[in-house]
Amino acid sequence: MGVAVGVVVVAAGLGTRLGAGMPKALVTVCGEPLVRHAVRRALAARDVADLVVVFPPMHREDFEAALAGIDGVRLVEGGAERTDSVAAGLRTLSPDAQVVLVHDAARAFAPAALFDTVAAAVTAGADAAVPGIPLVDTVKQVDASGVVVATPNRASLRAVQTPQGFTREALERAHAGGRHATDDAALVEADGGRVVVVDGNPAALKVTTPADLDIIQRLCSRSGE
Ligand SMILES: Nc1ccn([C@@H]2O[C@H](COP(=O)(O)OP(=O)(O)OP(=O)(O)O)[C@@H](O)[C@H]2O)c(=O)n1
Ligand SMILES: C[C@](O)(CO)[C@H](O)COP(=O)(O)O
Repeated sequence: MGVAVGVVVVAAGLGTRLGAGMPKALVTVCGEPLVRHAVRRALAARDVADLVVVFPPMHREDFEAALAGIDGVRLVEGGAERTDSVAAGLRTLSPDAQVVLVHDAARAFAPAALFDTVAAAVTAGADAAVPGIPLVDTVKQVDASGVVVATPNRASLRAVQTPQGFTREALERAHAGGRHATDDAALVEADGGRVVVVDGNPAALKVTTPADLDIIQRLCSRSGE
């Protein structure tokens, strides 16, 4: 057994952009809710000592049903923003977990090997590690009126995914200030922490819109699950 890993799967969003009429994590793909796919893959990763799923208040029973029969998963109520949900899960993680992986249930098909790669980068000495994919589009920075102010060099940019990994100390410090960001690594960066990027995986695509759901459905059917 290596360093004990704790996993926080955030699933407390409402899925407004998907518009499925239910929290996104409960949407079924290949016969299972997204959150169940995400949890199964996370539990297949190495050295996982504790795993918590953060769910939207009012949906406890739905999430209990979605995760029925999977041992060792705890449920915690989420907050108004993703950052609040991560903080809620982190507060309940076993003190044994010295590396923490934060994962979006919406990236339900991220393979167990990606969790292992991210955790390994943290145990190798980084404060945080994130999976990243080179961009295929040119990116423009715009001002409030939509006028382009810069074209950053694409070669230096990465689109980052989850699971994102942290030393427990770095993640707790990052959340202690009550700041919010679109990902947890940004909070660690703001603290001056060293965040490294490892190779991302196309299967860790985030289901955000109906078009993403179509892609994930196809990917899942092709893999024979
Ligand atoms: N208050 C929130 C908001 C988001 N999330 C989780 O964070 C991940 C990424 O968020 P996003 O894709 O934005 O999900 P939703 O908030 O559900 O989507 P939308 O913004 O379209 O409502 C998802 O697994 C989502 O469940 C969460 O746990 N708590
Ligand atoms: C954490 C994340 O998935 C990294 O790309 C992303 O920032 C979540 O953004 P969302 O708007 O909450 O889906």
